[in-house]
Amino acid sequence: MENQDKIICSELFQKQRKVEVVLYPAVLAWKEIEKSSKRSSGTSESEHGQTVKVCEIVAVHKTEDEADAQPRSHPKRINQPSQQYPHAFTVSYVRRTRQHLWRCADVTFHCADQQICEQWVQVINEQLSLLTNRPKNLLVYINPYGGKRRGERIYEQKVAPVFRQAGIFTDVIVTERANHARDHLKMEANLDDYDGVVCVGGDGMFSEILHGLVTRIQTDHGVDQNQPDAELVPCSLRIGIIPAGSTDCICFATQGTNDPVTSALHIVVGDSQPMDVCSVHHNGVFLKYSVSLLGYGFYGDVLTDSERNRWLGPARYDLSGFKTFLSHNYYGGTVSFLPADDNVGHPRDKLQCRSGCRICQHKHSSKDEHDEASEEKEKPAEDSDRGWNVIHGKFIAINSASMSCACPRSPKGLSPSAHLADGTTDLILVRKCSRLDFFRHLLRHTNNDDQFDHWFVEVHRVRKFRFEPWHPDLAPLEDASEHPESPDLSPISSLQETYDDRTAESSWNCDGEILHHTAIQVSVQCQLIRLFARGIEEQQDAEVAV
Ligand SMILES: Nc1ncnc2c1ncn2[C@@H]1O[C@H](COP(=O)(O)OP(=O)(O)OP(=O)(O)O)[C@@H](O)[C@H]1O
Ligand SMILES: CCCCCCCCCCCCC/C=C/[C@@H](O)[C@H](CO)NC(=O)CCCCC
Ligand SMILES: [Ca+2]
Repeated sequence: MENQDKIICSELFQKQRKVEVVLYPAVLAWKEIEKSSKRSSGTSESEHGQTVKVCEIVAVHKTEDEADAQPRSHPKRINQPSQQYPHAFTVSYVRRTRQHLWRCADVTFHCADQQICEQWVQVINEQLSLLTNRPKNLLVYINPYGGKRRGERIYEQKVAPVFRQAGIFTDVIVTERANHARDHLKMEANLDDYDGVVCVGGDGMFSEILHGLVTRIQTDHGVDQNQPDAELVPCSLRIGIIPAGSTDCICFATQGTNDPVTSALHIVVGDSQPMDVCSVHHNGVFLKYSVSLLGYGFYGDVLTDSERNRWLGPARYDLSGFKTFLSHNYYGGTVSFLPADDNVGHPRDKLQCRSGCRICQHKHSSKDEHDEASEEKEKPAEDSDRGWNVIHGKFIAINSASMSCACPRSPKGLSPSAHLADGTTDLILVRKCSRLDFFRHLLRHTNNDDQFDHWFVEVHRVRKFRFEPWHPDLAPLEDASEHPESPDLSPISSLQETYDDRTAESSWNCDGEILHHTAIQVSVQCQLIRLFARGIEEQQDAEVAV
């Protein structure tokens, strides 16, 4: 960096070492300039300095406390140069540790002159105030009953201190009932007062915030959500997720971890990650929005069963997952879908969505043009089925993953190459197969093998899809698509005795909530919302340059 780029440069003292500290417009850098005579290692002067991006500085403050201001020195070293530096300031910044975890680290610089110390604090604060994407006022909703019921404690102990340090003002609402947050956002909250909404809870709580916010914005703009083809108005407020739920899939899939402090820091630095939202309708009536999983069959049944065991907390999904696996139900139905354009890749192309994803960015820049073109294509009534594919069959699971759905149970997720903001969802059809085959498929969600590489699994990247369960009277006696060489070798046949695949219906799991209709129409709304996140960082990007 050239000399003229320097905003301020001083010789200061850090941990008994003399350092040259320089603030550039985007970077704070410091480097040792004099070997400390008392350093036991006796190593030569450090060639490399340290740098912190200004956009990743959380706060700077004058170090008032005497104990902090005086560099900790051994009593024998009382007359060291450190004594000449009684003033100090501390810079708190984002430090990346393992596995996408962020922590707040401090570095304290000491100086002889009070004015220089104050000037540094002022100049860094001026640079921080230029970062206009940082939130100043947040509306926080805490679900005290999500996950292991630790929402309030997590917020008070781990998140509020970070917000305070960054000078963020908050209005906090601890919810008193289900849908409290949704209704407050829909009807009461004065959204103009805030730069964002923070959700402390799990995927279900996030769903409340999503519905409250999206519905409010549509109402304010006179958009009718019941029209499946209505052009929805994107939300200007970003949503932050402090994970305190059972699956925390949305947090995990957008940050690479479900850690409250990491989430708080992504909010403080003002990250922005656009995200697709699926709208779900039944016969032209709006039902729900979904951002992660829409699952019929296996995941619908897991959820239905798990709701009876809510008291078990996160373990309810393991128990219900096991029971549902044993019951090995399958369901007849017709799936129709409108495939996505080729330029958004394919669910099996192994191009994972990462921070700054090119596919999502390309989609954003071509969004308007694309939407106009596709509407043209869909307008004529007689052509409304043009481009649609139709599949009839018996399915163990029908899953639509608008994002990878990575979570601690399955770190690569249901569809590892799904994109957060490409305007598509990955439609995964798992046909009737043996229990052993289905087990192999499930197991592949937890290792590196390709879960789509089975004869009974197919996956399509789509913009819209519909599902119709088979009407009992119309259901074909045999499904021609079944694999002839794969008999169910299961010993657990007694569980099937009362099961009639001609009448059986499952339910849809919509981001962890049961839908009350089985015949649905789903349409992906490209980048309808934004989160305080940046997508999962590539590992090499994750290290601070030193
Ligand atoms: N005060 C409250 N009392 C009861 N239920 C609430 C309250 N506040 C929110 N809820 C509801 O609790 C449900 C579950 O919450 P949440 O998503 O936070 O946790 P979870 O179900 O354990 O996690 P996950 O959704 O990740 O599986 C949500 O559907 C939400 O509507
Ligand atoms: C032999 C071992 C096999 C293990 C297989 C594990 C496969 C796990 C895939 C997990 C996919 C989670 C998708 C996320 C869905 C969330 O919107 C929803 C709400 O939180 N969670 C569930 O429905 C909870 C779903 C829980 C499923 C178990
Ligand atoms: Ca998507």
